[in-house]
Amino acid sequence: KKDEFKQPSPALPRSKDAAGENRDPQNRPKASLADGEHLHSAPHNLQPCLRTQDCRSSVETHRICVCVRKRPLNKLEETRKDIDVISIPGNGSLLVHEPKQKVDLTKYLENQAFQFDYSFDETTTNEVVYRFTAKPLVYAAFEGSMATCFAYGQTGSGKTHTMGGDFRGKNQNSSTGIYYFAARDVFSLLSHRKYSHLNLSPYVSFFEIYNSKVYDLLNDKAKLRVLEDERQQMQVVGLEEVFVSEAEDVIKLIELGSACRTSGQTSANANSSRSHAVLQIALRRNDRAGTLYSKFSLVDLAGNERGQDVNSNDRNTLNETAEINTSLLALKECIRSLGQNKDHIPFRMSTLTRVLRDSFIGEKSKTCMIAMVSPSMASCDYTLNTLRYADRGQPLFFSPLKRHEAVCQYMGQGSERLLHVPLKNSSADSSVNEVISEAMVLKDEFDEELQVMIMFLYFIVKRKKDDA
Ligand SMILES: Nc1ncnc2c1ncn2[C@@H]1O[C@H](COP(=O)(O)OP(=O)(O)OP(=O)(O)O)[C@@H](O)[C@H]1O
Repeated sequence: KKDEFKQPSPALPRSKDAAGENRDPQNRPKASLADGEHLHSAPHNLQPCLRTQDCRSSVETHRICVCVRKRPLNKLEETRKDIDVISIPGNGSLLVHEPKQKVDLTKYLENQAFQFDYSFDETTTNEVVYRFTAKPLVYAAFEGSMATCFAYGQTGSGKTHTMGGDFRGKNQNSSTGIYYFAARDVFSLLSHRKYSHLNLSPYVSFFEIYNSKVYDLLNDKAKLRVLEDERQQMQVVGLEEVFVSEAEDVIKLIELGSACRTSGQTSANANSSRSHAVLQIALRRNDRAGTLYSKFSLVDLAGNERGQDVNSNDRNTLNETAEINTSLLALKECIRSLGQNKDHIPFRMSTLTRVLRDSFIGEKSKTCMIAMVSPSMASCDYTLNTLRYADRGQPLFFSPLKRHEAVCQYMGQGSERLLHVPLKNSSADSSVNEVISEAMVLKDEFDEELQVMIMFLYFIVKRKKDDA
């Protein structure tokens, strides 16, 4: 909860381009103010940049923008005297002070530096995060772009808080989240003189992807199928699309849908979302066919934490975790291809990426990823995982399409130990099952990340066998 967090000093998020170099300050993304917005709602150090910049320029020049948001330490972490290990010095950079130990057992902190388009510190409000991330995409949608904004991160790091607004127990205040801000701005742009002639109407759908299946959150969690139509467009068959006439209608739909989202309990979050939730705002022309003009997808991804849940013996949890990891890795692969402006985007790798195919292909797709991180030392490993995931330059360890090769590939990138130990009996000709069986026997010798990968490969293969 918001008031449970302390508020240390602010830092200014600045931009760099997709290749990682700072842009000319003249070309930096500028945050424009919609009618009725006030500068005083932004932290002091953001104000000069809000006055002089226009956030639309980022969207015009880049297909993908990657940002990080750090949440404040919560009450529990403060009580435990957990240390904040993340600093955000400005200019989009972020430092993780990773605890390490020398051979003589002396403890020290090693700084790991990361660079993103923006890094938001713990004092930044949802509204300011919105202005620099999703708001430019609302403009892009009015220019006809397919736009997507993802919230990614460890359980309890603030994805739902950022997208859906404040939660107090079961009660949600959606008017403080990005979903609502985006809906509000859609309505203000619909009546703007620049766009009113387009004659558009907004429609909202809200669904979740849980264990590779799509469920309609606006229709009693009806299970839906994803099919490719004759124009190679992915369709979620039967998805409820509700016409909305004001932003308050959207709030009602968000609250209706959020209430039935699949959740569970993790050690980091009592009300943890175990599914990916997708809120879509479609702009349709007011013609007889209701032709689709553009679509804005706002995605609250399932938590990316791996170790704890994978060690669980509960079959459901293991399956859930395997599915979550597979889809997040598929998403990363798509985002990496986008970041490199590749022509081929491998969206077929998971239900999540298939459903969001429109966002990944086409000249006019625009994407923003907000990676959420928890500041505490206890979360340091997860934080590093999240930051590495969000860093476009990092290669993927694993491609589900080439499973046994992926294991070898990972080893090549890890250490010599991993390269030589695991696959004594398996070769490139071995079946996936053979590789996995061998890897399972040796799994205790691996580091945690590889163990987790092997576990979920194992479960994918096992499930396929069970299904067969
Ligand atoms: N920036 C923030 N400022 C204040 N409180 C926050 C912030 N981010 C998160 N919180 C609080 O932290 C708790 C966990 O956040 P949230 O439920 O959004 O996490 P999550 O990443 O969606 O987790 P999960 O993946 O388990 O669903 C909530 O009580 C939320 O209100």
